Amino acid sequence: MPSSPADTLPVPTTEAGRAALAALVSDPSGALVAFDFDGTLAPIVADPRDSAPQPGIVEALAALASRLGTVAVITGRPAATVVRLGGLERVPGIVVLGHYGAERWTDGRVVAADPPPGVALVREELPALIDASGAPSGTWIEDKGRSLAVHTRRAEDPERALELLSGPLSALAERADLQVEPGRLVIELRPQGVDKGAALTSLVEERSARSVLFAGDDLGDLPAFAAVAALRGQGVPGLTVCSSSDEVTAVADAADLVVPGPAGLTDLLGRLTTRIRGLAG
Ligand SMILES: O=P(O)(O)OC[C@H]1O[C@H](O[C@H]2O[C@H](CO)[C@@H](O)[C@H](O)[C@H]2O)[C@H](O)[C@@H](O)[C@@H]1O
Repeated sequence: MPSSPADTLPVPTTEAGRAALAALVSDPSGALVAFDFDGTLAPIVADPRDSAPQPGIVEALAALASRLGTVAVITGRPAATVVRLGGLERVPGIVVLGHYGAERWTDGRVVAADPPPGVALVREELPALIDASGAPSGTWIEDKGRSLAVHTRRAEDPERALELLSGPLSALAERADLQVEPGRLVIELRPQGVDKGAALTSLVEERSARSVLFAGDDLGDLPAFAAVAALRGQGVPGLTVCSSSDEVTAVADAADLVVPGPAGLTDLLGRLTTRIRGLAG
């Protein structure tokens, strides 16, 4: 089957999404594009320490960065971790917001508030809680410094492990005054008061962006989708893109445009660059 010309863009399923894509292409210097990391820029792997960007996607981000107003990553991971795993320092001017917006990395420097005391309490109690829950072996703790995530992807029955852990983790989060953040075969306990939606909105306002695109794959990305909808209400055209998977369907349901995982997103970014470059002459 012949492939479509390199500057052919996919068509969002919503009118608002189509308008936002048109705005982004016609006024690239006013656009802010932001991406989740795991499952969006990087394929999902069994061990988060092995995450690597989709081949070609960092180069695509770098090409866009020279044409768009702002390129950002908004992740649940520590910002510096994602910069290192992704090699994101290769993207000129990129802003990386870590821990759902609690941290900000720019030009090699991280700015962040201190974590609340509940994080230390969770760190102390989590190993015994996992043992007592009966969650199968392979369940493990990712200590991210400002939050802790319990992963079940490597457990014998990952879904069953999540079921066993859900109640005890919620109770611990309540005692620690932390928030439960469910994700792809992971439950995270993290500080309250931040989310990807607030992080995205702040960045759009700070940069006076005239259009916005956000791409994500997981439940923690839905607040950013809601922020895009709210920004539209304030006159900022916005496009939500789902990097699809079989594991989470709610994100595709909420998106203006669905692409097949990080590979599909790489293709979309390449097409955007080609189109913008073509229009610039
Ligand atoms: O906001 P994100 O950048 O998407 O981070 C969300 C979580 O991503 C990581 O976990 C997920 O990716 C892992 C590596 O592919 C995978 O093994 C795991 O099952 C996924 O849930 C990360 O480890 C978490 O800390 C992030 O919160």
